[in-house]
Amino acid sequence: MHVRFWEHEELVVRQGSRSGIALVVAVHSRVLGPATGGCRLRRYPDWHAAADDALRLSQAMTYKCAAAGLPYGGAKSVIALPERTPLTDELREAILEDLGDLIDSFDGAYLAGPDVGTGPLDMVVIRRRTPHVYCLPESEGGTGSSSGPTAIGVLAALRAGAAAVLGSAEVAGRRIVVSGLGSVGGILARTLAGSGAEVIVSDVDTRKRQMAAELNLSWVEPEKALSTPADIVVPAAVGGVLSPDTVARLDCALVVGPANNQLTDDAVADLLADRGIVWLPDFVVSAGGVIYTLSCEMDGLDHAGAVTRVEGIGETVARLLASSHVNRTTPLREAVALAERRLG
Ligand SMILES: NC(=O)c1ccc[n+]([C@@H]2O[C@H](COP(=O)([O-])OP(=O)(O)OC[C@H]3O[C@@H](n4cnc5c(N)ncnc54)[C@H](O)[C@@H]3O)[C@@H](O)[C@H]2O)c1
Repeated sequence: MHVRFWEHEELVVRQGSRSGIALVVAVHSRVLGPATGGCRLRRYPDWHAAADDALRLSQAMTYKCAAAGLPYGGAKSVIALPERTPLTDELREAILEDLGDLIDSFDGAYLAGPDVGTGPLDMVVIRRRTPHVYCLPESEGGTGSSSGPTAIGVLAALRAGAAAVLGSAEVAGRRIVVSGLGSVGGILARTLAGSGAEVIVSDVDTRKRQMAAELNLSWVEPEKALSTPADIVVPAAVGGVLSPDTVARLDCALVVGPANNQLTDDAVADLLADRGIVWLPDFVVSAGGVIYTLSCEMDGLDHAGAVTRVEGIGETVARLLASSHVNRTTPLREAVALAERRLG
């Protein structure tokens, strides 16, 4: 008899032989194919906290891949940098080589890419120890930064959401708040403004104010961004921004953005629905980067083929909104149900 004691397939914690740093790989599911997921490098109070993060993030990757229709499962690497250890270039390199060995021990059943705290150049160091790594720089034959494809997916979701909620996929004339003018938010703000939307931007980094001025975009202070009256709000900064408190202050019809884990709790999706605000699940909306990178680097699609797959996020969103309307439920419940149907 197969008794499921826990939900994940594997959790490996290893002290790096070169760096002495605790490395965690959590594999949530390989039901749909090899597990994929980025390498997060962050400071943690201890390895238990890093393992908790890896377990949570690897599960989210399973749902992201399944909802996107990708033949991959979910995993995550977490590098548990102690709170007071200085991250020198030498230590970073030792950590990445240690992680490369750990990733290689999965023998291709886990494919790793960048995440918060790591980027395409770090993947080059990891590749010294294992071929099972993606999102290398273009100069190394990879697809480089995933911000552009992520933004393409968000725009496809936004247009599909606007069509269902506001009656037209057209963004010209819409008032749109973009919170977080980073690599994805910057592309979104520029593209939306270029398409004739009235774009209002916000960032905790005050240097971004200059960038907003140069792009001729209106500015709102970060604490007021979510409550600014608008047609659409785009969370493009950090997670946990939609709480019972912030949802009560929203003044928009549609919330759609790339930030991961936007809800403080799944029940917040019901609060949004109660207020008549449509929230598009982040794990569906933000999948463009991983869809593009895996399509090119693992499945051998060319740029055009991979972009077509990314733009499929729009069709997924349209289907989720139609079924949530019919079933009188939230897009979050529909998205989870879609992923779970594919996971079997
Ligand atoms: N880059 C990708 O391909 C990708 C893919 C999937 C999901 N995401 C998620 O999308 C979000 C944005 O990603 P990114 O790559 O643009 O990150 P980024 O670090 O380039 O940009 C984030 C921006 O948000 C700002 N910020 C931080 N806290 C803020 C706050 N409270 N209010 C307003 N601004 C704030 C930062 O100053 C920064 O300019 C993140 O949550 C990320 O995890 C990104």
